[in-house]
Amino acid sequence: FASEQVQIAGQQPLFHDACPSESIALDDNAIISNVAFHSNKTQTWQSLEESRTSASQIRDFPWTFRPECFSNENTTEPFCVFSDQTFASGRGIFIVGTETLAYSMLEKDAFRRPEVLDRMNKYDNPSFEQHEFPGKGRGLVANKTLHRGDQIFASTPLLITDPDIYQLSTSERLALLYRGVETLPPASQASFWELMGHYDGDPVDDRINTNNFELSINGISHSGLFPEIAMMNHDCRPNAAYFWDARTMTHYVHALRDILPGEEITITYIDNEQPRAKRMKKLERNWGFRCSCSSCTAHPALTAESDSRLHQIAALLDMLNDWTPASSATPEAVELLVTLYEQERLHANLATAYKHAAEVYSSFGRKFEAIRYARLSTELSMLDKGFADEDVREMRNMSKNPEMSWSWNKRVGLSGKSGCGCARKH
Ligand SMILES: C[S@@+](CC[C@H](N)C(=O)[O-])C[C@H]1O[C@@H](n2cnc3c(N)ncnc32)[C@H](O)[C@@H]1O
Repeated sequence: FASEQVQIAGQQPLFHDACPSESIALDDNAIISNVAFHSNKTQTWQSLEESRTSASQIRDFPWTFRPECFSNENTTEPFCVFSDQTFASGRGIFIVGTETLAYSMLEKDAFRRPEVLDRMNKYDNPSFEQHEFPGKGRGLVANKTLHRGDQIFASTPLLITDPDIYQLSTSERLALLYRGVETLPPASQASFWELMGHYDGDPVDDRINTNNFELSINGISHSGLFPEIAMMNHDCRPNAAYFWDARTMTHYVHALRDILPGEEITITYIDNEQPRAKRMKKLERNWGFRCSCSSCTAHPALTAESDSRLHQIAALLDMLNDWTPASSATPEAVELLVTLYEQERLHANLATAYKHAAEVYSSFGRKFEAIRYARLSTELSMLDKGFADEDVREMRNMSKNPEMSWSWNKRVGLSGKSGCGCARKH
């Protein structure tokens, strides 16, 4: 599910500390011969000013500081901190990861064509205000009516980390993260330290683990921090959705439905199609709070009804994902799926229900219903999965020409299918 693909990352799993690092010899021909490899002794690192000076003396060097690195027998490549203070018009960014990751980021439009970021990180006239909620800390409240599709955020990350940095020992990993924070421009450093933590761990770790989002970069999951977006609290039935656009290195947040002034703007941190008990457990474990959203705190009779609907949604999805001749998928089944998602107020997930509906109608050769649902799916998928997502492309094509889609007429003539007497081959 989309919410699972790009969910807020929460506390990272705890990895065993890697073996202590050893310093490794620099290869004269290494691509980055301008990084510094260390054993576990940060006192050998250059001061920031020395590091800035040495980076500026290297021709065409893309980083503001000379990267510091650790490597040990568990790592295939050293892990380093790469920092660019000029990124996104001076907002800055640092990457803790391998050289391969950092240099692949330089290939993105966000670095190569900085003008793509002209519309990002604009916080002068926000559509929300920060508010203190008892038991939740800060949150964002709409200060005007927002309509479905209205943009709330388009933000670049202050930091990106490779999940494999847990191959380093805790002290090495933290040394790289602290160094990274120090390399940010002062305003960005301040935003980082204003973030909240939720457990008594290391202050940098706690802030990252409480506020980071999972981002897919080159098909691999990383984590990124967007301090403004991190002010949004969780709701199991959120009114806003987010997605990561790797090309522009931008995290977008949009309204999923109309939001009235005074309403809290919320996102989900988890997969909301899980039953209430599982949702609450995960939120408590990863973010340290007992969920008090309306869906979790309703009368037990109502939460049981909600869980039952979620259970039926799962069964219907299994049925609709069956494309064998034995499948009992029908238009009536997919209409029920759509209604159940609506009843559950799972607005983002409706994008998937609409996609199923478009495909089911297409599979029975019902062109105009297929187009209707493909249009609905495209609109919502763009807000939850991203403008360039494969589902968006597929639904956009279906909305223009269902007869050309892979599902067209696929179920016409299958025995036992009701509701489709009108199916015709075109
Ligand atoms: C990403 S931060 C959200 C912003 C945070 N409220 C703040 O003041 O900075 C996540 C933390 O906010 C709190 N939080 C988020 N959603 C919540 C909710 N629905 N109920 C209670 N606490 C919540 C939890 O402490 C969680 O660890």
